[in-house]
Amino acid sequence: MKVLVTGSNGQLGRELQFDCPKDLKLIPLSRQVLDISDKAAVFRAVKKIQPNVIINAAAYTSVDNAEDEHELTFTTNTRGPEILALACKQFDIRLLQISTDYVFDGNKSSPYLISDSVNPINIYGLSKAKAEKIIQKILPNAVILRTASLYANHSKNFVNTMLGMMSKNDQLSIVVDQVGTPTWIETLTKAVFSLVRNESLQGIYHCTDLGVASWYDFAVAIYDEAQLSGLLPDNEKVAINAIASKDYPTPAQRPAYSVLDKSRLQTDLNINLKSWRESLKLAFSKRRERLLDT
Ligand SMILES: NC(=O)C1=CN([C@@H]2O[C@H](COP(=O)(O)OP(=O)(O)OC[C@H]3O[C@@H](n4cnc5c(N)ncnc54)[C@H](OP(=O)(O)O)[C@@H]3O)[C@@H](O)[C@H]2O)C=CC1
Ligand SMILES: Cc1cn([C@H]2C[C@H](O)[C@@H](COP(=O)(O)OP(=O)(O)O[C@H]3O[C@@H](C)C(=O)[C@@H](O)[C@H]3O)O2)c(=O)[nH]c1=O
Repeated sequence: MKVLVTGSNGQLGRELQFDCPKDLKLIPLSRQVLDISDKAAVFRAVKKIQPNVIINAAAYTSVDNAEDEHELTFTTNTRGPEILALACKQFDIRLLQISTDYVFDGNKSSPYLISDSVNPINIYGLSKAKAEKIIQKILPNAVILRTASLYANHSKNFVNTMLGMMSKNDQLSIVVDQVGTPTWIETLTKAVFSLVRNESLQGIYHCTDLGVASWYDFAVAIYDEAQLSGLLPDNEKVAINAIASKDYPTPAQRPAYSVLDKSRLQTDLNINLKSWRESLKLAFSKRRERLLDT
């Protein structure tokens, strides 16, 4: 099966290349090779490659900058997916769109169901929510896979930001009133490849690790696990202070609660999800092994 991946130099795009099962033929296209907002280029590439599935891992993911960069955000996150859906419709290709917990407003206090209405509270979330709607209209058999707070051992993400800050500062202040579920990239890539293989599946899926954590909880766990696994020296003492979002003003507002209900993914794919803390331990042990190898 031929699988085209857009945005292949990003966090997810890179990991899909590392984790791809041998029997799938992955064709990774970076932004430099294929700009998903260039309709002619997309149609040309899709016609030439004739993939069975397209995984759209391309996106504008800078949540705060999106508040100022409306045009680029909507061109990348809404128009790009629309063009991909149009090309998939014309050439009879399956589309797997990656979406986000930030399509929700965060006003619930129990996990968001796939049937819950979206109501984004920032521009990034709005651009992704619009893409979901447009894709489902053009291509009813598309898969929309929502995930949250992704981290890999490479690329820019909260874990790498925290490790960098912890090695330079003795005090950190992290918001405690925004809760969700951190998700190791390998949890997501497993679900993606399983959805690719299960060709009859369509519609919305939620995929994160299990459990609930505030960004503060996550930062504390990153610190503790980094020390236990030797990624931060024992004598690197960092005080992590829990603060309210109002004391960490950012251009974009973020949902206060964005835990996703994963039951459809667990049932349809028979996937055993791990707790976010267990995944963090695994991610750090892999990181440590690689450091020792080099
Ligand atoms: N990161 C997270 O915490 C979460 C991410 N998601 C979603 O997961 C998906 C993958 O995110 P992630 O890998 O973390 O994001 P990254 O920002 O790491 O990667 C996105 C990639 O898309 C590329 N890109 C940007 N614009 C275009 C374009 N017009 N055409 C083609 N490629 C483009 C970027 O290229 P360049 O590097 O050159 O800018 C980058 O390589 C996205 O859909 C995102 O919305 C969902 C929930 C959480
Ligand atoms: C660096 C830092 C951040 N924070 C806060 C800011 C913010 O509320 C929260 C998370 O910060 P980030 O900017 O890393 O995370 P953010 O970019 O909001 O992460 C989101 O990215 C997009 C792409 C998604 O789709 C979402 O699922 C989600 O993962 O932590 C602190 O409180 N203290 C700090 O020192």
